[in-house]
Amino acid sequence: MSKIGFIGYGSMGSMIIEGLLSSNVIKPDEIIVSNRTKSKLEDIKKKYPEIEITDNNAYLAGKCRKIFIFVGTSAVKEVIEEVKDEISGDSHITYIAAALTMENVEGAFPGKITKVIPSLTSKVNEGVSLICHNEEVTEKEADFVNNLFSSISDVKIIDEENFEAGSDLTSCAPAFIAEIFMKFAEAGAENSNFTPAETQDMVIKTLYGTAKLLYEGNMGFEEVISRVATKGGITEEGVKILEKELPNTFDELLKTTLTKNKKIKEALNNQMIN
Ligand SMILES: NC(=O)C1=CN([C@@H]2O[C@H](COP(=O)(O)OP(=O)(O)OC[C@H]3O[C@@H](n4cnc5c(N)ncnc54)[C@H](O)[C@@H]3O)[C@@H](O)[C@H]2O)C=CC1
Ligand SMILES: O=C(O)[C@@H]1CCC=N1
Repeated sequence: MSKIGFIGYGSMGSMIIEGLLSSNVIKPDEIIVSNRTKSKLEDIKKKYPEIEITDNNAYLAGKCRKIFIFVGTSAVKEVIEEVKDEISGDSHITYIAAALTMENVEGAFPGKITKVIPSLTSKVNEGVSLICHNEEVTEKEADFVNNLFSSISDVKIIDEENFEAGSDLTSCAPAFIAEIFMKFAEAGAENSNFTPAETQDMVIKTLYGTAKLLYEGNMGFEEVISRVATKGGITEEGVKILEKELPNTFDELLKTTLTKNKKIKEALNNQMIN
C-alpha cells in the first residue's frame, strides 16, 4: 500500500509531522520521513518506532503517492529532481516553500501540486495555514491535505496571488508580534524598577489574555480599545502615540517584506529554469 512521504525534518517539518502524529490524523506506520541528515530523525523514530525513516528521497518517492516537501526553499528543485523518476502523473506534491510559485514547481513537475504556508503557531495547534491547490488536484486529494492541516491550525484556502501578504499576516506574524511585545517589555523595564524578566512575564500574560478577549470573548479590536481607554484617562494618550506611529511602520514593513518576496521569487525563477 502507498505510504505518505515527508521530505525535510527541520523547524517546520518536525513541527508539522509531530503535530499530525499527535493529532492522530496520520498513523506512524503510514508514513516515511526523509531528511538529508538521517541522525536528526532518531528522536522521532524512538518515539514512534513504526515510522520508516530514510535519507533517500528517491526511495521514499517510490513508495509514496502523496509527497510533502518541507525542505528550505532553495533545496526544493534538487528534491524534485531526485524524486522525478519515481513519481507518476498521479502523484500529489505538497510544498511549503515561501516565495516559490506553483508555476515554478509545475515547470519541474507538471502534475498535482498544493502549496501550504504554515505558521509556527501550529506548534500549539493554533493559527492559520494558507493553502492553494492547482487544477490537477481532485477534491478528495485537496480535502486530504486540508484535513491534515485542519488538525493543527485553521485552514484558509486562498488564491496564489494572495500568498505574499497572507503569509506576512499569518506566518511571518509570530515573529513580528514577538518583536513588538519584546520592545514593549524592554521599554517597561527601562521606565520602572521591574526587572526585564518581570516585565516580559507581565506583557506575555497580558498578550495571552488580550488574545483570549479578542478570540474567545469575541471582542473586536475597537471594543477592547474603548473598554480600556477611559475618556480623558491614561491609555487614551498612549493609543494616540500608536495611532500616529504604527500605520507608517506597518506600511513600511509590508512594502519591505513584499519586495523581498519578489526578489526571492525572481531568483527562484532563474534557478528553476536553469
Ligand atoms: N519557519 C517558518 O515559520 C516558515 C517556513 N516556511 C518555509 O518552510 C521551508 C523550510 O523552512 P524551515 O523548516 O524553517 O527550514 P530548516 O532549515 O529548519 O529545515 C529544512 C530541513 O530540510 C532538510 N533538507 C535539506 N535538503 C534536503 C534534501 N535534499 N533532502 C532531504 N532533506 C533535506 C534539512 O536537513 C533540514 O532538516 C522554507 O522553504 C520556508 O520558506 C513557510 C512558512 C513558515
Ligand atoms: O521568513 C521566511 O522566509 C519564512 C517564510 C514565512 C515565515 N518564515
